[in-house]
Amino acid sequence: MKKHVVLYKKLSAPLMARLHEAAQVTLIETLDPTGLAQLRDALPGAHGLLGASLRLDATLLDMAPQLEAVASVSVGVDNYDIDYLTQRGILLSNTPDVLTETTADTGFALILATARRVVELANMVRAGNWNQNIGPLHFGSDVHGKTLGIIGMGRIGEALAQRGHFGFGMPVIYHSHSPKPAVEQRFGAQYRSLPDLLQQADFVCLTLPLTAQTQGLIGAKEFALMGPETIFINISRGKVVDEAALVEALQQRTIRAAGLDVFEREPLNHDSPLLRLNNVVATPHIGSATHETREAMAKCAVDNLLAALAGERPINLVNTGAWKR
Ligand SMILES: NC(=O)C1=CN([C@@H]2O[C@H](COP(=O)(O)OP(=O)(O)OC[C@H]3O[C@@H](n4cnc5c(N)ncnc54)[C@H](O)[C@@H]3O)[C@@H](O)[C@H]2O)C=CC1
Ligand SMILES: O=C(O)C(=O)CO
Repeated sequence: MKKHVVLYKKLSAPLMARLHEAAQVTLIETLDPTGLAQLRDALPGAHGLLGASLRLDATLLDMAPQLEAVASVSVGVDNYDIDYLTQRGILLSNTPDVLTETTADTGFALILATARRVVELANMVRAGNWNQNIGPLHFGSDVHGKTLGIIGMGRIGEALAQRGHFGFGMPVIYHSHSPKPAVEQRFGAQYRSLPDLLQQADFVCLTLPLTAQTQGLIGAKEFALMGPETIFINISRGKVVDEAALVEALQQRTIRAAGLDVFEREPLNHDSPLLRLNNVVATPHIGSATHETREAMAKCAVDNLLAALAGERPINLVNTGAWKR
């Protein structure tokens, strides 16, 4: 008998066809209240789950006693109770690598947009307020040659370093769990303690995962170490930052600007003070959001899920402790 897979993300026709061939499929189209009720109804019979952007905690997982595998369509796995999944022997997989370059492109888009004030000034033109040649009031700051600071030198951090070093001639400094000699050799990057990086970087970029150790890593104390010309970029997770402290630093202009793809709460509240600051460029969590990359992520997740349900070890197994065969 075919295993039962519950999708809470719609996939392309070829991927849906692959899943239908291998499994009995229930598709939850959107995670609105109706969709969530459908999900709860489907969980008791589910052997596999595939989706993203849903907090899968013990309460939901307890509704799925037959569950064998969860395939996340994301590299970040902060939405999952990994210890509980492992305890239950449920295999969790993610989609690293295929989104690395695209997410680094997003990071660089935010670097350029904040430094050159692209959104603010484009809005000025659109509003019909470009009435004379611009002067210093509208100038931005250079990106090339400035110091790029990367916190979390993993896959995406390295792809950002590559762009900064080769594309923009930027000296790269980084903070991570430990120094990475290969990265230092390739990009001339230099390791720094977190306080040193915050003091020395012109662009402070977050590319680390949200974990118990990184939650609230950047708060008032850390913003105080940055200078008035520092530009802060977050393409990791909103909860790594104390958002109230960020707002304060931006309002008081103790830092210059922020480029933010992720927020403490998503979607961002329409009345967030961040949206009233013209030194903020806010994007709706678009790090990996291109047609090509989202399809590659979905394929990767389907590969992982079908392997797990066939009794094979998924390539991108996250909780290796759950693999008992
Ligand atoms: N904005 C978006 O749409 C996207 C956001 N992301 C986020 O980016 C994160 C990173 O992705 P990858 O580069 O693929 O992961 P990765 O695992 O390759 O890199 C993360 C790096 O952070 C370092 N790190 C972790 N905890 C640390 C700590 N406490 N102190 C210092 N360094 C620490 C690790 O050593 C590693 O080098 C994901 O977990 C996800 O949250 C990923 C893709 C898209
Ligand atoms: O993959 C992730 O972790 C994302 O945030 C979206 O691509």
